[in-house]
Amino acid sequence: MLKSEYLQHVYTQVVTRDPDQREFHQAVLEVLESLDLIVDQHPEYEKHGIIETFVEPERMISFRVPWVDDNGQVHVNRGYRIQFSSAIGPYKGGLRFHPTVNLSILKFLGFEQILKNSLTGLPMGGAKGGADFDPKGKSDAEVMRFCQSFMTELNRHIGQFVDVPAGDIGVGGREIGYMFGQYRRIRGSYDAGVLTGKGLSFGGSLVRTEATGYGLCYLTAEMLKAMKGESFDGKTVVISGSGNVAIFATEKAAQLGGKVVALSDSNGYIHDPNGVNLDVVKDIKLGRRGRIKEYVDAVPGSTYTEGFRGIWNVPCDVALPCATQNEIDEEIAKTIVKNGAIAVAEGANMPCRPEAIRVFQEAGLLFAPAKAANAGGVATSGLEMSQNSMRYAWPFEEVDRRLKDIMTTIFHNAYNASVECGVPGDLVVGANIAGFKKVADVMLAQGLI
Ligand SMILES: NC(=O)C1=CN([C@@H]2O[C@H](COP(=O)(O)OP(=O)(O)OC[C@H]3O[C@@H](n4cnc5c(N)ncnc54)[C@H](O)[C@@H]3O)[C@@H](O)[C@H]2O)C=CC1
Ligand SMILES: O=C(O)CCC(=O)C(=O)O
Repeated sequence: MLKSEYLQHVYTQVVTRDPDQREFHQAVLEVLESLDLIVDQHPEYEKHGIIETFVEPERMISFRVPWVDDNGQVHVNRGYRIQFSSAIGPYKGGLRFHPTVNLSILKFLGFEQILKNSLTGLPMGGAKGGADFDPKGKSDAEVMRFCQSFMTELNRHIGQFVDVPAGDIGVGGREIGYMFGQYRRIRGSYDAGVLTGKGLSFGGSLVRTEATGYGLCYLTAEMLKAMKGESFDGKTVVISGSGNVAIFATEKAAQLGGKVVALSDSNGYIHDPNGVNLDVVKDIKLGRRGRIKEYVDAVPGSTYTEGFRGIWNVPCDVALPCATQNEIDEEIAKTIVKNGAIAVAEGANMPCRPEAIRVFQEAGLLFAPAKAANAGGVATSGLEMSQNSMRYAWPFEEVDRRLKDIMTTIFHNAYNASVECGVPGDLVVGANIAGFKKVADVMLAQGLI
């Protein structure tokens, strides 16, 4: 129950309108609980209907995506783009191709994206999209035909000043390349800034591939230093997932002196007490698109266990969930605390359930929420857009330095906002308030609608 009647009314309306959208309710409630601490000092939010406007997407697009498999069989998937907010810039956010994709998941992701993008300090609104298509087990030609069909519809809704999609689960460099090619063919113009995460030879930015994982570690390192006088050096790290975010978080955590001992995929997890060999993981996941269990064939002394949640039984100092939403529940959180962790930072979007976050905070662990901790990906997408506008490409070190500065600033802005709200160190509240205030002020400045 929220203290503010106004916020409770907004939340009730959200639930009543779409009773089945549980992930969306969860994301909205977390933000409203933070706003509950400040809404009394801002009567203008209620007077101008800012919060009920903020929780309703500006536009939701849904379309069919027909495609033909290698045997000539026709399949029809459903595609979406949720254009949630364009208050501070063009809609911006990833595309997810996964069989679980539905409106609830995409609305929660699009909603979080507004606040995350605001935290980066760059002029980007919030969006998310995707399809209930499963790229797993499909040939390159099938993925290409799917991406072309998806873009045949999506192209009319996007553009460098309108909406700029990028990757997410199931959408990486290969898929962005196929979609960019189709956009260019249909539109007949080389609008490089229409997608981010592109190949380096057609407008992509150095560091975008690494950015979410690297940024997660930069923010975690700053949090460890500022709040505990600690660093990654000598720490044992467990990272769930083994996709884009997990792989490059592993790389950066190791560069900063940490030892990553476990990784997972949706089937199970590997444990390597000597520290995972990332070349082997990259070969399996990025080279062959294989399963994480293949790791044990290449690395003696490592083990594989079925069931992806079991990874959290492996003791660690720093936990970085980088797979998918709602992976860590209350019981798992208690195990992580019992095993002696000092910090948890979310690389995936909303990987921890609210009860789990409460367990971490009550036990005094440092906790960095996704909208701050994984903002490095979209921040670097913003830097890709800047380079596309300039028709220029910065060197790796330049983009990496800007990414590190952005992540450090996000940590301090969230921390300072938590202090101002009277809950010092609660980065959930800090990130929500710091992200929200900027968007709300712009909505007021630009007038309603
Ligand atoms: N790619 C990016 O730049 C960004 C991604 N994220 C988030 O990071 C998370 C991971 O995304 P990526 O690494 O890009 O995707 P990916 O497609 O490269 O990898 C996804 C990983 O999660 C695992 N996974 C998927 N569903 C799972 C399930 N139900 N149970 C256990 N594991 C599962 C997969 O096996 C794979 O290892 C997602 O929550 C995504 O929204 C957040 C910010 C930016
Ligand atoms: O780079 C982007 O635009 C999107 C990144 C993303 O999907 C996310 O931050 O969850």
